[in-house]
Amino acid sequence: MQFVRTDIKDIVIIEPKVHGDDRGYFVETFRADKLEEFLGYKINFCQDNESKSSKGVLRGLHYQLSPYAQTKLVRVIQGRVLDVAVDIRKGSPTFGKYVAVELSAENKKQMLVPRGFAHGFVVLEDDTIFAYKVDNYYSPECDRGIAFDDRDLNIDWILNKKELNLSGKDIKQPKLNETNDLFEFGVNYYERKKEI
Ligand SMILES: Cc1cn([C@H]2C[C@H](O)[C@@H](COP(=O)(O)OP(=O)(O)O[C@H]3O[C@H](C)C(=O)[C@H](O)[C@H]3O)O2)c(=O)[nH]c1=O
Repeated sequence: MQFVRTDIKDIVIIEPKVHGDDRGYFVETFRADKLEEFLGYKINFCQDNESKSSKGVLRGLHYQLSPYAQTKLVRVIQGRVLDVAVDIRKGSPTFGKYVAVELSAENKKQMLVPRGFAHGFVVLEDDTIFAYKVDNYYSPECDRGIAFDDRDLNIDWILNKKELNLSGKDIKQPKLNETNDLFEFGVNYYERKKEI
């Protein structure tokens, strides 16, 4: 299992080892010990999610506010996506910057998206199944979003706007400079106790 830093050092690409043989393949898709050894801290994932989408679907850019901010460990079981994580930590040297990586059933790459980032993906093949771990439970009250087409972010989603299929909520999201629902850089969101 390889861990690769990206241009935003807190966003990590994980490349599991594929053991192929004449039956097919075997992959360890998650190892808590190896992840903790690489990161230097433990992430207590508590919920697994899965979504299926057709080509052109764009989910995101979403995040949850503290005390329900989520780390996400995302991968594609079937199909292909362009996965995007945006730094929304005020004061961060990479504030408003993003990392975009193609994740697919074929390349088996995963992306670790820490708390403090907005996350989204555009689906590049029909019947794509997206699966991910989160380290905080779903909280509709803390659910927030950023406009996928925010010109300041200038994300290249590969597909053109006419090919995109958005949910209603993703059409109405604020631009990064229109929302106060952001994170502070330098705060350790992994040690904060749950607020009442
Ligand atoms: C996220 C979530 C949703 N739901 C319910 C709420 C809705 O009835 C339905 C669809 O939810 P939503 O439209 O928010 O699903 P996505 O657009 O895939 O949202 C996700 O997409 C982007 C890419 C993310 O990074 C987040 O994990 C998440 O926001 O599932 C749950 O019951 N539990 C959950 O954890």
